[in-house]
Amino acid sequence: MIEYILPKDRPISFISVLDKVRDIIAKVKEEGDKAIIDYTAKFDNYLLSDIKANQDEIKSQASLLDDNVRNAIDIIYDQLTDFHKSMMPPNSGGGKNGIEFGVVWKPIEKVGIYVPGGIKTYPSTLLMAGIPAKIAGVKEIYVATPKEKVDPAIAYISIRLNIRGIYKIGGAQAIAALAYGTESVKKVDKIVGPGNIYVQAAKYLVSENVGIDGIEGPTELVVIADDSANPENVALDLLAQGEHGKTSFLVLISTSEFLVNRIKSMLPNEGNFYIIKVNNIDEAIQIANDIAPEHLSIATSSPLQLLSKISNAGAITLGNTPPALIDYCAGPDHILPTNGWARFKGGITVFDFLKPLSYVISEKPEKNLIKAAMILANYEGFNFHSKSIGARYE
Ligand SMILES: NC(=O)c1ccc[n+]([C@@H]2O[C@H](COP(=O)([O-])OP(=O)(O)OC[C@H]3O[C@@H](n4cnc5c(N)ncnc54)[C@H](O)[C@@H]3O)[C@@H](O)[C@H]2O)c1
Ligand SMILES: N[C@H](CO)Cc1c[nH]c[nH+]1
Ligand SMILES: [Zn+2]
Repeated sequence: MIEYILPKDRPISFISVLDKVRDIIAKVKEEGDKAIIDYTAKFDNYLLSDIKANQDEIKSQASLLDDNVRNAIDIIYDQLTDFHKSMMPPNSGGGKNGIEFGVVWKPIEKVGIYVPGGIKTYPSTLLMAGIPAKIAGVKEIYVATPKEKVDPAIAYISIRLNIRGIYKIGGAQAIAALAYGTESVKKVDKIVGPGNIYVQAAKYLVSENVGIDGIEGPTELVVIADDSANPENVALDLLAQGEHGKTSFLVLISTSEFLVNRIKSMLPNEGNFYIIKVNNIDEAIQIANDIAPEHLSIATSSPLQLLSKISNAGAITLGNTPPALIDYCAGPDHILPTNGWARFKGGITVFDFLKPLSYVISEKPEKNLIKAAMILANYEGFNFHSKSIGARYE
């Protein structure tokens, strides 16, 4: 359905299923593999004999991959690798007042990647999470994806990424298994990846005990368009992000009456489409910043001039560039924050897989600095803190 007034919150949110998902997590914690097998039968309609795919299955599934698709994956693999390598931070350091300080970046040891698989199959998502994880140096990467047989493209990418295990499970039960471990599933240090509201609710709940990359739920696209935009292309972009399911949140904000009417006639009756007619581009930008969408497309005559005015968006495509280019091959990640989380975070990068370990060493720090530390420690009532510093340097 097309609406003309924006809702206060996202029309579909993981918050609505927290109670149900809490129960699923508790059962997986209690019953391990048995619970996963039961939930997979209930929600995914297949009976698991082995939760973890064995090497023979992975190899034989990968060998089924069409050459064309394998070549496409290889091309995209290189493109994403360049982008993510360019983000790798160097170890850094310096010194002041007789103190030497620095940061050593260390990879997270064990990471679980959730690859969605309910409505569609998402090998592209495995590239988007696995490549930055590998570049960051993560040694043990595990994948969970709800398919009875491993998808050939996922099998091929897993071999390239040296994935340690593919678990043929999905939903909240897969997230619980990765967070707490079961007989068959390895407990990881951090879980990353997009998915529906059940998956994101589970990530949110297990974040009490395990790292998560954020909330990357049902797809969102906001398009800001003026009368220079091509209505057919804008409609295609909205329809494209609608392919992720009925839960996608799709918004057109436009200054052009003509564009609004043209695009309206090209949208289906099903789905969460919103069309907002505004008087000027500044109004459009204000609305987009308030929404803080996952994908933002600026289809206007001078899009680069507007870039500095955008404060909240997961990823931005400018001018005639389709958001689907980010979904597949541009370089920046398609695992992007939803539910307004773009107000405080961006898409996945190597930083999601790295920890800054900071260090200091000092034989002869400046007296003034030492005195300042002791005064502040005493002010806070931490007398032994003060003494432990004074004992060395006073
Ligand atoms: N934000 C991003 O970065 C991003 C990227 C890619 C995809 N996505 C989103 O990921 C989502 C993928 O969703 P999907 O459903 O196709 O696959 P999915 O793998 O996320 O979810 C499928 C799982 O949901 C569970 N499930 C389904 N119905 C349930 C119910 N009634 N109760 C409990 N569990 C249930 C099942 O266990 C199933 O395995 C889409 O919404 C898409 O827009 C987001
Ligand atoms: N648009 C999705 C992010 O919301 C990413 C994706 C994967 N495949 C196709 N699209
Ligand atoms: Zn997409």
